[in-house]
Amino acid sequence: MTSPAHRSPVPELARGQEDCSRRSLGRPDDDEVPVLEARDVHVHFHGTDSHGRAVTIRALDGVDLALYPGQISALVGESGSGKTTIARLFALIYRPTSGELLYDGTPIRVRGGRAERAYYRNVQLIYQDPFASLNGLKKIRTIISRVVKIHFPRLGRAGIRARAAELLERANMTPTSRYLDRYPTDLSGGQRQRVAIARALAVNPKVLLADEPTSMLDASIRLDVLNLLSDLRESEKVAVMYITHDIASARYLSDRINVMYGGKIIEAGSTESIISAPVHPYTKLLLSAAPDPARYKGSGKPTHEPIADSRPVDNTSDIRGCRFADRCPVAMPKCTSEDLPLFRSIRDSHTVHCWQAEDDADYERASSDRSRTPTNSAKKE
Ligand SMILES: Nc1ncnc2c1ncn2[C@@H]1O[C@H](COP(=O)(O)OP(=O)(O)OP(=O)(O)O)[C@@H](O)[C@H]1O
Repeated sequence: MTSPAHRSPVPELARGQEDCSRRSLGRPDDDEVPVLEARDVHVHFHGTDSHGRAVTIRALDGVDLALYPGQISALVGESGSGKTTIARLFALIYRPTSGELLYDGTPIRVRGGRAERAYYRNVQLIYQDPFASLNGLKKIRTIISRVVKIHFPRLGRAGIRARAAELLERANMTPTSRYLDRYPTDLSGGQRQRVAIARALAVNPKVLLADEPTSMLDASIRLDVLNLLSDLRESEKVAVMYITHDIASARYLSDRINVMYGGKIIEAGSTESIISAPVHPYTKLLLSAAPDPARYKGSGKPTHEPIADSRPVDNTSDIRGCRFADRCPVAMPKCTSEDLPLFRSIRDSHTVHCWQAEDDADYERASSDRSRTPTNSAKKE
């Protein structure tokens, strides 16, 4: 892996920094276009409550998120906060109830045909369970070659073979001859996840949506897969959305952290800023329950301290204000009686949906003009 110091464009941060993220700090104030973007996206599902009554599940409740080439953005939050819904939205498995998705700055309106195939090629999903996502009856060579053949039919047989080997090499599975003629069942979970990543790379994607890619792996190999994603950010300039429950692994890997609660990104900023100066009480709670990243780094094993009072969030009621208020240690009456504003740091791209920022001199209320409001994920520095 390239050393973090080499990666970081911010020398003061590079010195002594142990994690592998680049810690982008600034505001998204130039004109780099995100490769993938969600603007004020809501996703509602129809469901039933415990009494069998029809309810509306607000899986996403006004999400702004932008992914940039060569940047890893983590989505962190507890179960049910809406992380997978965002991945499925970007993978076009779900459609927004309202709001807009953009690819390379253009609204996504694909409805089958070439445009949809091109989109699926550029935006690849990596699943939690590498075993379920690979056909256990096919050799690794066949699994990867099949994708290459579909997308690059002119390569010819020798070209396809060479490309399959090259992709395994990019996923650090060397010597490739050791793996090409084996079956997924012959491999460890970590090796299978590497094959899944190699297959995703076969189409030269611009975005990888990695939905808890290490949660089903042994602790000892989680770090290998995180480091591979980190390397791909550099070598392929791919945009990675990394979904996790574990803020320590987000700290280790990502440039940006987006904290989700109840279908909203309640706080977002550079990894450095979220870790060193969190504002939202929920982010503080997550951090206080997280393991020390140095321990994570040493063993590859995150330790999950349960968060006290981890009641599942009620995302079925149409509330005013903050869904975290009933768990919040510093809640005020206006948290549930007034609309929740977005506050933005005057120094960098840190944003937070919480009244705690109102009296903080480093924060100002974000403009309500969405066309001028940068989204929740800053471009890389
Ligand atoms: N297809 C669906 N139909 C109905 N409700 C859904 C559907 N998909 C998600 N939900 C609901 O939307 C909310 C957000 O779910 P989502 O899976 O996105 O959360 P998550 O943060 O990814 O959770 P986890 O970490 O457990 O995967 C939850 O209340 C979930 O029950």
